[in-house]
Amino acid sequence: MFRIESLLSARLFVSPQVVGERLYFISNLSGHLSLYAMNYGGSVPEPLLPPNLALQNPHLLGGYPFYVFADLNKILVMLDNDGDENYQPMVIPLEGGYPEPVFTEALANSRVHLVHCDPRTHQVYFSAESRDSDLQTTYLANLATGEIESIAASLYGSYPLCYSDDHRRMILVDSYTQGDHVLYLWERGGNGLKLVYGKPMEQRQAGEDVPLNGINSGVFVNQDSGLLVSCAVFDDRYGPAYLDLNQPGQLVEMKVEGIAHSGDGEMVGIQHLKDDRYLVEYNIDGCSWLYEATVDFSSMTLRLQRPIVGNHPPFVDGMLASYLYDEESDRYAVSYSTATSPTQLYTIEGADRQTIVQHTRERVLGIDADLLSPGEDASLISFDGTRISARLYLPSPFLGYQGARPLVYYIHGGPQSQERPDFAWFSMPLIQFLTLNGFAVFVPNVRGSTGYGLSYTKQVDRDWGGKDRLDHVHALKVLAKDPRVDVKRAGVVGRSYGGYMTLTLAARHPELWSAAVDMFGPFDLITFLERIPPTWKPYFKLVLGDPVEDREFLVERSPKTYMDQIACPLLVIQGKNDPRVVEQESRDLVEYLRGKGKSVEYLMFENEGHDVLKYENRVRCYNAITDFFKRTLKP
Ligand SMILES: CSCC[C@H](NC=O)C(=O)N[C@@H](CC(C)C)C(=O)N[C@@H](Cc1ccccc1)C(=O)O
Repeated sequence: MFRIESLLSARLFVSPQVVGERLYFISNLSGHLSLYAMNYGGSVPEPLLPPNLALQNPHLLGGYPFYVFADLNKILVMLDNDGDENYQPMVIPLEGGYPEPVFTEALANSRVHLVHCDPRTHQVYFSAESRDSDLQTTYLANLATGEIESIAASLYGSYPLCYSDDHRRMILVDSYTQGDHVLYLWERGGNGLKLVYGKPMEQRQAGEDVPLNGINSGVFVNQDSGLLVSCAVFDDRYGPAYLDLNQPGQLVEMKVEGIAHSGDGEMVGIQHLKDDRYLVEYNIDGCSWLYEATVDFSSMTLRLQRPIVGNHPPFVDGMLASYLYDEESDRYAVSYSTATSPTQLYTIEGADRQTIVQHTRERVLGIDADLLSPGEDASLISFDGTRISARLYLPSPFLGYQGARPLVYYIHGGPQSQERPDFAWFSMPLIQFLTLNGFAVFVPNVRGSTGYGLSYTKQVDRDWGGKDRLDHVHALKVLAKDPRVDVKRAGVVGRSYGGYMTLTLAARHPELWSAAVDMFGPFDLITFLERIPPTWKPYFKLVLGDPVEDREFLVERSPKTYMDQIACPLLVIQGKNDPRVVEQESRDLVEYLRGKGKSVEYLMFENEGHDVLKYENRVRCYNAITDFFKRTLKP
């Protein structure tokens, strides 16, 4: 018998920052996420925060979870309360201590994200979501002096994309929906914001089709007179382009030389390293590739050098959970995992980047690596000819299971997100535990997912539960032809949007499922939209609909409308402090089903938010899901 404790013995090591001879990182060594430091080269990790405080999962955070300012003897750390996502900036001494709030006068009533940090000048950029209005504000603050300045506010982000080295210029982005962005230049002493790319909402006609740009990163170049961006204007899979700030609205395409990868994927972004060097990240078939690069503006060419992550061990077939370049020592600190190996901390260094130092030795306890499942490509052509990327995780042949395996169908959230070979995310230990217990686990990235170009991602806007639902239904038909899988014993599970889709599929296609597990998925799209934080409402109005104007559509797409038809047992999992899909949403579902005499179990965690992060809760949660599928699907 396998125990989930074996998989969870592999602790998380993420968000590393190397500073001098010290490595700072986030880990769940104590059972919940916290901040630690150890000596470069190895020492017992030292806790830097009191044991009662838990950090959020960096994947969910948006921005840095912490940043070390060694010369100030300070660490800035973003803290919430057990997953409520009301992040506040706090400061602790370099050696650790009890966190003291900073910049409270400006930020106390906001959910704050730490977007950029400049260790040289001690300047930091915050994006603050108001907790009682729909405005998001960018602040520029100085950690040495305690000064903080409000730069700009908007309904759509006013998000600080990048800043000039002297901090006298920054680019602010309003993001209406995925890929539909408007860029403004802010200048110290200037006269307000200057529009440099895109068409602002207030200039659009009702129903006007505005071309998408997909600008997802930017760097000031050429003495701050231009911007090097990655965008989807010239290539749907994103690529580099140049914007002369004196010629607003005119992006110039750039060539890319030196690509070493093949496969389907996207350019994730470009950042400046030092002098004339840049760092370019790609996501290819879900796996991370990192290249150092130079730029030739005379020929408009981005020249990639040999990959530093992507094609050589240990950085193959996996994903970077996080990475940070340290300019002073010219080193990278990275956290990397694969589908079968947990997150490890590494540094990448040396002039040719050939020196890779592994700082952790995490492993799954007592389970041989060949008993885990690496998964196989299971991409398919959907009902309308669209290619859907997917992976199928089958039990290792060494486990000795015989016959067709019952199916667990796992649906990721977002919906504009992607299931990747990421051991740091909730799903991967679950997938492995399920295969160890004899299940086949199918993991699709249906239309609407990121990672396959902007137009693929856009297909779910204003169509929640539409064509993406039909992709899932079609995938079941394709799986039915695989003799290794028994689709007559199929269960579905998903978190958040994946939970919404789980409820939708279980209620609208009851003939397909023998069991369903909903993790904090919206049940009624109208109450869901009424309950989200106010700063999310402008975005959700565009991407999903308005609770008043689009009522009919939202009712048609709500799982609630079809819930009477559900024919399989349901397990509902929820965190009490979740601000995205609030606990009442899941309670409404459970009470509705109990009122109808349907079979429903409810697992609610008092000290979790939009995730399940604490050790005891994770043990309970993974066991509850797996036991539920064992009872209902009988592997
Ligand atoms: C400003 S709105 C952003 C919505 C956000 N989308 C990011 O992917 C989100 O939280 N989506 C939820 C669903 C929604 C509340 C109905 C969601 O599905 N979350 C997923 C995906 C996710 C993955 C990583 C980081 C954030 C979200 C989940 O938590 O599994």
